[in-house]
Amino acid sequence: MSSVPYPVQNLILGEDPLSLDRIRGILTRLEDTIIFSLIERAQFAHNPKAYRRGEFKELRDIGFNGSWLEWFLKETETFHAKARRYTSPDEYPFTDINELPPPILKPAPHPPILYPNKINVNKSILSFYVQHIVPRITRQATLALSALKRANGISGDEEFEDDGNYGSAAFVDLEVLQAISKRVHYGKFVSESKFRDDPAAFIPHIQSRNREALANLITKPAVEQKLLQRLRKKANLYAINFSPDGEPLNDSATRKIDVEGVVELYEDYIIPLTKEVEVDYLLVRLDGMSPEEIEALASKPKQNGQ
Ligand SMILES: O=C(O)C(=O)C[C@]1(C(=O)O)C=C[C@@H](O)C=C1
Repeated sequence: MSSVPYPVQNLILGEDPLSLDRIRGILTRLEDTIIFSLIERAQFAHNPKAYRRGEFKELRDIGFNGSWLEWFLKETETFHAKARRYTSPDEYPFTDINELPPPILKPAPHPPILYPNKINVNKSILSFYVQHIVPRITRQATLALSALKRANGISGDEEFEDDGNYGSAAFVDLEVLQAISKRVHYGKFVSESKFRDDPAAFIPHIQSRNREALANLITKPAVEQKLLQRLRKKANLYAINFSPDGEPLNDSATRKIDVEGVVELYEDYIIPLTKEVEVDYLLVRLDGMSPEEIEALASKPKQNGQ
């Protein structure tokens, strides 16, 4: 009998949700989502106005004092919260959960996979995205826009960075942010998997709050190196434009995105933040457990050693 395919991210139907191979498979798929959504965002100019708080009078008039993007996030996440998106252990809102409505459906029957925790690093993701990622990936679009505006006699620095596509750009911002957030918070699954594989190795460092030792235990340099190699190849490939008859235009001037920018984003931000989440998660992994329960865990033999 042939096996029935199912979505790899389906936490209800899937195989062992804590298999490290399966989790790494999900991280690999999320690379595609992140690269493609960055490519989508790169077609619009920077639009700095959309990221400044209180900039739009129309929003202030309806009592919202955040930025255009924060408003867009809140409105979208309000709807997604009703559809029980944030009851899933791999989905985290950017809006404060207390400002979102309860789900209309009962929570889906997710098996308890993660240890109870309140870790959510979306604030840091949003701030880094606005300050560093958007200006970098929109540089080409902003330059093209500036040239066009200059040719039409328009002047003024701010003008050159603004194409007025606030709604379209924010829609893609949301996609990039959600994909990065999901990727980074998957660090919790990675950590749970590594912890269960060898609890005795982690317990003393959790008890002594030794972040550095925990970071060393979860770091796998060979995995990171392979990831960055793969990412550069993927970004190079996905960045190619095609002529109308389907011939690849394989020169750097027509690239859809700054490939090195994508690699640096992973190397300097996404991987380090994923590791931070892994360590944060480990630090709460024994909370509320009795000394006997911890002792029983500590005496479990090491398993696969992935
Ligand atoms: O795959 C793992 O083991 C992870 O912990 C994930 C990850 C990553 O962010 O991609 C983070 C730390 C490791 O050094 C390798 C990779």
